[in-house]
Amino acid sequence: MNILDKIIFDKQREVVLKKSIIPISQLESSVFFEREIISLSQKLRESNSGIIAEHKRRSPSKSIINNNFTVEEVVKGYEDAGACGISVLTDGKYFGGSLDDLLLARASVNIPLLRKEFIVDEYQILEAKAHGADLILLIAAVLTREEIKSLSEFAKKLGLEVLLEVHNLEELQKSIMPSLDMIGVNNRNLKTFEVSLDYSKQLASQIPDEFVKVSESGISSVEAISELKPFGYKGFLIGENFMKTDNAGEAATEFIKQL
Ligand SMILES: O=P(O)(O)OC[C@@H](O)[C@@H](O)c1c[nH]c2ccccc12
Repeated sequence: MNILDKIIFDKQREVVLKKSIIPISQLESSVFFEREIISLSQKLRESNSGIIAEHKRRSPSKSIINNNFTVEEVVKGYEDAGACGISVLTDGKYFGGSLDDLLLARASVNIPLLRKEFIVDEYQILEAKAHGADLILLIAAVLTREEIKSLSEFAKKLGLEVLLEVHNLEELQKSIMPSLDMIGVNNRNLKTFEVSLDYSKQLASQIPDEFVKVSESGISSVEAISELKPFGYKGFLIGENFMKTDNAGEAATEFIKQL
């Protein structure tokens, strides 16, 4: 079993357990069901920098990135730096995140928040909404076209935006549908952890213009962004490069200043 299969296997069991503890009606009673979302796709279209900064303590490929910050410090720092949006990892077992992180982030900033999660069930989309997210991630590598369709349509019904993540042409071709807002190319192969910006470059021309193009992972320099912009990318998802420093917000500020 590769790591991605393991994560999904665990996630499916986690969702079954959580459903048995917290009923949907409880999620739906969250104040955030009344809240209107802030559109990340619109912010990215209008922005010159396009940075989506990520809160990430650790990952399967890096056992410790940073554990010394509070969520508030990091996300406030990102917002002050001028990030267009923030991605908050909520997976506990592999990334050390939680839905509480998302809630704390929501209480701290007024820019779009992405629930960064391995979504396999509508229940997790309700959780995202209930904890203040503006958009969700769907990963084409672990979902069928039918699943992408039903999950993305469910998210849209709740008023959330959808970022669909692909890593190759096959995943992209099976996924294109009107219920998506943004398409992200992950430069990291989630099965092998190999990273190359060439994935973004190669797939760019195949992404229809109506979707905002986002390049994800392994971005560690402003040069990388200047290389990707001519391919039509408007969004750049950066985690480790900021989180590995001793002041993520300051690192983001310095980075965005140079763009
Ligand atoms: O830390 P990086 O290399 O800047 O990458 C951020 C983000 O793209 C990465 O965390 C990510 C992209 N797709 C994912 C799916 C699940 C978990 C994590 C991810």
